[in-house]
Amino acid sequence: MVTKVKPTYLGHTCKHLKLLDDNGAGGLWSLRLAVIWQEQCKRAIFSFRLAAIWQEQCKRPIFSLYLCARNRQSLCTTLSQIIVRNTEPMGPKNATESKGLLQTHELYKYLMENNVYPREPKPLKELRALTATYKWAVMGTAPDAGQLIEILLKLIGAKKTIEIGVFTGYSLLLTALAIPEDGKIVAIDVDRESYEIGLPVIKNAGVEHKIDFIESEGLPALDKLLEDPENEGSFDYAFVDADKINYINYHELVMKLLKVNGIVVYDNTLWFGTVAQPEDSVPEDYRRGRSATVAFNKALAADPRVDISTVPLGDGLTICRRLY
Ligand SMILES: C[S@@+](CC[C@H](N)C(=O)[O-])C[C@H]1O[C@@H](n2cnc3c(N)ncnc32)[C@H](O)[C@@H]1O
Repeated sequence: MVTKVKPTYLGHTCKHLKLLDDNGAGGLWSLRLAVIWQEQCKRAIFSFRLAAIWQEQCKRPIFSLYLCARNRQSLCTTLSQIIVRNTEPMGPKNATESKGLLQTHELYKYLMENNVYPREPKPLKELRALTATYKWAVMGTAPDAGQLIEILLKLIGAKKTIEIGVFTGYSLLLTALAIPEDGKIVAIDVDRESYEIGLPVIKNAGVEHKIDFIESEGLPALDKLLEDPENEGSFDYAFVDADKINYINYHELVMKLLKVNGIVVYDNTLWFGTVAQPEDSVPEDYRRGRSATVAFNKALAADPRVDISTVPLGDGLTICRRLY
């Protein structure tokens, strides 16, 4: 069963929204929500993590809801009104169940305000603020994910790195700040214009010299890098955040470019939570990305060349270490 909440529900608080499953069980549930503002049609899609699946193991339903806001004003109103709490006792019921971290907007806000923003370097804050005024600002790498990436880069002492999918440069700048003075980033994106939005901040931060920006589609740019035998097995780190449909193809090329023990991080591997939702409950626009992501996650899990860990930060990050 998929429960769809029509726009007419806007303005109600979810405290009054009782969701019932086919088996008659009900209750209010913690929702993880991703809000995607659609500039073209001036509405937002709220993609909740809850899907309409009865979970036999833990005897509870997971629901999927979609809310549409007609404008930014009603989006903000709705966001401030949605306070849905899990009426179940806290904590997992068994060892296979999620510990339930970050299932509420409040907890996410707490994490950002207390752990992430206070430690976010000033240039990254500036770039985030600058990007927020642009269309598709939501594409920027999430700062909490960025914090983990920064630690990874420093732990492995990354010097030679690649990034596919630059946009205005949040992840690029955080990489440039984390690697040493003589470190390098080959940064690939089809869209130079977005890169140029963030470029003044990158220049001010004094790290532009580490960046070699290539305006190109990702796959041919990686093929070109591989034409030089010196590049094979030479990169310490790669970040893939573009062209989700081709992640599987990027992976094959990145495996050739990375050193043994090198790290590749793939962004958006939980695809707004839709990977766990039945396909027909996922908005049309997200279905292609969802099936590519589901297939990619499956392929990674079966790939003996890498250690993997998927971290539910941002939109999901999968970290892989090349083993051989
Ligand atoms: C999600 S954004 C990247 C966000 C970026 N990592 C950040 O932190 O702001 C995806 C970017 O990938 C680029 N892109 C999309 N398809 C691409 C492709 N086939 N090859 C290279 N870049 C592509 C887009 O132009 C966009 O800037």
